[in-house]
Amino acid sequence: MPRLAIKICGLSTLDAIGAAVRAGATHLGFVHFAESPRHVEADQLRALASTVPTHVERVAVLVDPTDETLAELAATKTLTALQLHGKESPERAAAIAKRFELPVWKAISVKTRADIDAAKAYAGAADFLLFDAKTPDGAALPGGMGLRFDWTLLRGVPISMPWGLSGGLGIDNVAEAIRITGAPMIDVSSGVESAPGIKSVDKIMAFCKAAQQS
Ligand SMILES: O=C(O)c1ccccc1N[C@@H]1O[C@H](COP(=O)(O)O)[C@@H](O)[C@H]1O
Repeated sequence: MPRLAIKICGLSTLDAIGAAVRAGATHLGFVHFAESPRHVEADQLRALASTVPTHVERVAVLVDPTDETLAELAATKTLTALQLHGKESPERAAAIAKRFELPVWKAISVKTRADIDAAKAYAGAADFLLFDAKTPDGAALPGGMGLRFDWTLLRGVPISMPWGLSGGLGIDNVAEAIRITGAPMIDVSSGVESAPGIKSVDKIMAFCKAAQQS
């Protein structure tokens, strides 16, 4: 595993997948949430994820998924992790990990230091924490909106499990985000797009370069 793990999220084309892999992304994300402009159906996810080299992780991004949805995605046999980006409780996260036998990432919506502290409840229930910006009440999506939180909130916070940073990252701020938070893993979606849901090969390359040079 490289010093810094990089996840490019919301992929829906082979071009963008190829660019992310060539640029050194360690994780690729596929959003399965109908309200998202990045939504891919299970069949499309299978077709896309099956082209990804096995050394690159394939993460499905879900929002309060039902067991039926999870079973459909798990049946693609292409995933290496499930990212839960809704209001899943620690108990629900643990039950999903147990039933579907895949590592579970829990997205933690952050606005205040209390949100970060509350993530401790997922110790032993999830395998990985992803700190993302809290989207406003009534927002169309719980993530993927290019919003960032105050990164200094993570300074000096002991986090006892693997974790990463997302929310509003882009080519121009990723180095600063890594410097402030010390994040071992970073995750980007809208920051490498030319329009919502449209990934830019040039931006993916530039983002990975900026992160790797930080
Ligand atoms: O990208 C989406 O459309 C999405 C939909 C529902 C839940 C999460 C989603 N994306 C995740 O949001 C973060 C941050 O995205 P951004 O870089 O601020 O645009 C990222 O982890 C995506 O996985």
